[in-house]
Amino acid sequence: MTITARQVAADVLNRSRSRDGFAAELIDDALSKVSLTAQDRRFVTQLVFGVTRRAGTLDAILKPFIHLPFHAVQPRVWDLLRLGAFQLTFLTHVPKHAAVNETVELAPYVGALKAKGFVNGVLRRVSELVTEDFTDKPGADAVAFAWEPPPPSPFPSGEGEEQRQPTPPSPLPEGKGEQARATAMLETVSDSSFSLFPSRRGLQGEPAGGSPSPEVRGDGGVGSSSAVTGGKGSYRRLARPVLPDPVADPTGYFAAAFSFPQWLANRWVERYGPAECTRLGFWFNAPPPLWIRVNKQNASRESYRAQLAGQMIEAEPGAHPQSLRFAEHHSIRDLPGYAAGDFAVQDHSSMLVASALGVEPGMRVLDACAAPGGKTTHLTELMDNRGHVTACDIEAKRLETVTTLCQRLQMKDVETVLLNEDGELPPGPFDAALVDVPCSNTGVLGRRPEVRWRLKPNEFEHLIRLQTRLLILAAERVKPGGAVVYSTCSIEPDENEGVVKAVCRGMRSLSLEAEHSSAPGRPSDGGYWARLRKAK
Ligand SMILES: C[S@@+](CC[C@H](N)C(=O)[O-])C[C@H]1O[C@@H](n2cnc3c(N)ncnc32)[C@H](O)[C@@H]1O
Repeated sequence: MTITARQVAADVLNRSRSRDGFAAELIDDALSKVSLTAQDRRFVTQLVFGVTRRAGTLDAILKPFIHLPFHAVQPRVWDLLRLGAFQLTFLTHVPKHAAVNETVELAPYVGALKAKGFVNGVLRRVSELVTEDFTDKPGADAVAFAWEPPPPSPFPSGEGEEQRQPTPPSPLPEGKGEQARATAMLETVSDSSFSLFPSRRGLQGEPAGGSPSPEVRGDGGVGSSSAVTGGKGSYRRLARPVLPDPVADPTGYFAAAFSFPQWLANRWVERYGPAECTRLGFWFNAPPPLWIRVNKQNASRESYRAQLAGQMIEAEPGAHPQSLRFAEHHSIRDLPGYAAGDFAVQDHSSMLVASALGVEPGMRVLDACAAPGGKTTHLTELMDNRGHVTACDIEAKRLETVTTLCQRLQMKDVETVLLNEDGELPPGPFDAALVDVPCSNTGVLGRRPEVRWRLKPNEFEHLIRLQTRLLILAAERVKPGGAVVYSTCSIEPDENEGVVKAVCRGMRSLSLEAEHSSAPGRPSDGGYWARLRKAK
């Protein structure tokens, strides 16, 4: 029996809801077992990522038409309602009748034949609610749709305002060996990707099916993934107000229209204000761009960029001297020089971290939380492949990817150390240490659509205790005069400056030398690093 993209998406949403792994790895797993066209594979990814990201908004749109308590609707039926509402609200390339009918037809597939009429009734009401009007103004009758990039500059390149091109995520290779697929998947993730919810298989990744087709407007569409710096947000009008009023209740509106849990909306609106939250909301609801770090042992950024240009592949240099950002999605393994190790996939903000440590050839460096190895390999590159890195982690499977990545990038002198449960680090002493701690991931919510729903406010206390402990343990192993870089992919000050200040207060031999916060979307992932110096 042939299976459809919507059926695969419904199955993945079901597994994801039961926390059976991350959406990206579940998609990859599901797609490896079915035969779908490339376009359908992309559609699966778009549906799963979109429904997961936008679940809060979809529920706000659906609830006025459901006169039953939440728990009276079977979870798989709720998934279908979200799937249908997502297509109706955020996918302009899916005709409304197809969004309703095809979704209703999924009811027997998910074992809910009797719910067909219910799903049909609710989705028809949603289809009447969602209008064809778009506005640049938020309102109780307007859901956050997509960020519209600024119009093309009238100036030739280099003379006018910087033009930002949208960059959907890269698809994974298809039909390759499992290890290769796993490695490529891990490599497509921001290196600071460990979250509160590690998979038992240790794999977390980017969308497996790649980005949606370019004509798609809206969630996951090309127009929505441009860096949210120029341009303006567009909102899709509803036939009547069903969301909180943005003026009277800015946090309620942000939570519902941009799809964030209320506790996070409260935190962010209080910290950043509604305008910055709007920017963050659009950024985190769009597919993140693909960045690579050119391996400076193999090629200069310009020579690699010229190689890309020779294959008609467009990539812009970023502020980090090794960084390139792609204008379109690409299969990573099909980019020139993949097997030869000419580049590593790494987000721009992650590249800043290893560079902040100021390593030199010949140094012995501790990488306390190393897997999957994005920063380990950067450290060895920065030491011209003439240093020694002790790369530690508590996850065996993830640690294997450090070795695989070192092999592909031809990085020498990296020793991996699997830490036991208590996480005791090797004694050292080391010339320098990097502590890229597990964190809440609030700087990378666009890459990890489920994290905003799985993260709970009471988890910060545990995380901060772990982060503090790891920083102290690493700092103790650094020689007098040596540097320690502490980093996260969080934008929460208590995981960033808060930890650093507390450790500096407790360890008098440490002083803060420099720190940097990357704001999400400027130009890419959110995150933080601080360099501490040990007294001589
Ligand atoms: C943010 S990720 C590191 C990313 C990595 N530095 C890179 O750039 O590819 C955090 C890592 O910390 C590891 N970890 C969690 N608890 C740890 C502990 N107690 N000691 C060492 N590593 C730990 C996780 O397994 C995860 O791989």
